[in-house]
Amino acid sequence: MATAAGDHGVETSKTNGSVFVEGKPLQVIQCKEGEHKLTLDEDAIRDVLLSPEICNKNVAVVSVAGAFRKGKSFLLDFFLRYLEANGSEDWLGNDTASLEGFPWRGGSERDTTGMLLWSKPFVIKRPNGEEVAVLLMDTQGAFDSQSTVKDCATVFALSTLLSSVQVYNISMQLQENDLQHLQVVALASHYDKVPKLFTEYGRLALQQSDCTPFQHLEFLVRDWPYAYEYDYGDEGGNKFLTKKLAIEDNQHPELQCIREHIKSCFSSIGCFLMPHPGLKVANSPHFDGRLQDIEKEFKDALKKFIPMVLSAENLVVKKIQGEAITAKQLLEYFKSYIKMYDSDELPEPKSMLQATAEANNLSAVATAKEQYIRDMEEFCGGDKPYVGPDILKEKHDHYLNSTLEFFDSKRKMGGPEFSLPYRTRLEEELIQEYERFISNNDSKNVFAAARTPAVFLSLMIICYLIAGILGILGLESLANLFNLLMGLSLVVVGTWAYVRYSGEYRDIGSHIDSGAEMLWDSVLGPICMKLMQSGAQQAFKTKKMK
Ligand SMILES: Nc1nc2c(ncn2[C@@H]2O[C@H](COP(=O)(O)OP(=O)(O)OP(=O)(O)O)[C@@H](O)[C@H]2O)c(=O)[nH]1
Ligand SMILES: [Mg+2]
Repeated sequence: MATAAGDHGVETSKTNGSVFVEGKPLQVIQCKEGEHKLTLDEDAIRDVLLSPEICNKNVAVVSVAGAFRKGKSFLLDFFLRYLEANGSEDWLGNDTASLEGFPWRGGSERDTTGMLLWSKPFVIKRPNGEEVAVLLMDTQGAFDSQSTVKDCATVFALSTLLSSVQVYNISMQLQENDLQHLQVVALASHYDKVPKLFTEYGRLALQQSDCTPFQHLEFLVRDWPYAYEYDYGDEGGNKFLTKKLAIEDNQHPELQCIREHIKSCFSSIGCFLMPHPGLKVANSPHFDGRLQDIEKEFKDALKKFIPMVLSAENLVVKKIQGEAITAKQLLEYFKSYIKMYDSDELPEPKSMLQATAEANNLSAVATAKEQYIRDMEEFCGGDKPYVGPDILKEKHDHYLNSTLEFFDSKRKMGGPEFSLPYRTRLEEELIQEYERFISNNDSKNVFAAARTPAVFLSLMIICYLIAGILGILGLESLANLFNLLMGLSLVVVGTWAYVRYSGEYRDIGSHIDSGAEMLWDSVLGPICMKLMQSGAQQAFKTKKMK
């Protein structure tokens, strides 16, 4: 990712003073200049979410969103410092180290575009022993002169849908339009086609289950000027928020409605009032983030705010439909949501719900399939001995049923009818997996592997015997024919052995195998059967006579 001159971003791991920043910002969702379309960089997102350290761990996704040029990326870099310090007391760093991580800068032009994730996953152990992968997400600022209402609404909605903690970064006051933005009614009079997009989705999602669709919303008021009314920090903030979100009888119904919606969509809502960081931070073009240039009050507030969001005790795990999701599952949600926004129109709340339900079902399919593979591997995996086909089929039926039961028991959005095609798809995929297990199992059968040479060697012996008898009877030319056949069989066995040993010309090898199978099924097998049957009858007769 390119960082403009003067930016304070990092491309690779590097040290600066005593502060060590590992990883880099990855542009997972791009918003191309002038195109007003968001695109997902699947490779980048896979790099983060499918990394072996975190792919099967539950995730906590902390996003910072809000108007442009208000210090979002700057704040996230302190989040990074906290995570990097891994619980150390003096995580804020030394006084002279510049602030690095997500690119940030001064000036009036917007900086962050699209959505960024930090490449290095942080794994935190919660007090209950569970390990959670923490992901930090930086977002494009809203209301800059290059973005349309749809762009701003999309980034805000996407980051809220995908995060477990949405830090809503606002400046100086919590204004009514900040609440409206949350409801995506910005410029409602012009965009009355998309009113209440966001909270309407929440309302619909609520109808589907008793869980709130979104988790924690934290209003972060920067440069709070009225500390004499409400104290800095979360206590003052929550008092202030209670007043702001209060629903009163004399309020206009629209104002009441917004408040009700917002409250019902999030599991919890908080507010933190931040002091001003000082004039150097706000105004100096040479400020590079060093602590010595930041006001003490601001640093003290950071020391309270960041552990409040990221400490092991306070982490909020990402849940959808009340169920914690893993990093691997989060990938499905990224894909489904971005697909939903891939049109010129803002999506209807219904299609947002549909995308959630789709990703929900897809991740249930993936988890169920993993369970089937794990069970079958345990029973007949690569290091297990050969199993009879009937027993294998019995086990497959058993695990297929238990996997389908597991899929049915998972909480999914959309109801049973919506889940039906996903269930069918799961069943098909399990049958494909079963076929793979069958062929792996077959390859372990030593008798099956020895069948080809056995068939051709038997053929050679038969030809040799017949040629001998024909020779005695004076039928030389016929005997030569059988000798030739014997020689040919020898060449075939030799070729087969070479193919097996060298791994080359595998096509020829499989033709020889199918030839042997045909010979066995149509000639040698029935002859052997007949011989064994008549042998058994003969033995029975002699025993009876005795
Ligand atoms: N007044 C004020 N300025 C701040 C604060 N925190 C950071 N800044 C300054 O705000 C400017 C913008 O910081 P960024 O972190 O790039 O802001 P942003 O919100 O990410 O901006 P975009 O990426 O354009 O949306 C920088 O000059 C910071 O020094 C704060 O709490 N108050
Ligand atoms: Mg930024």
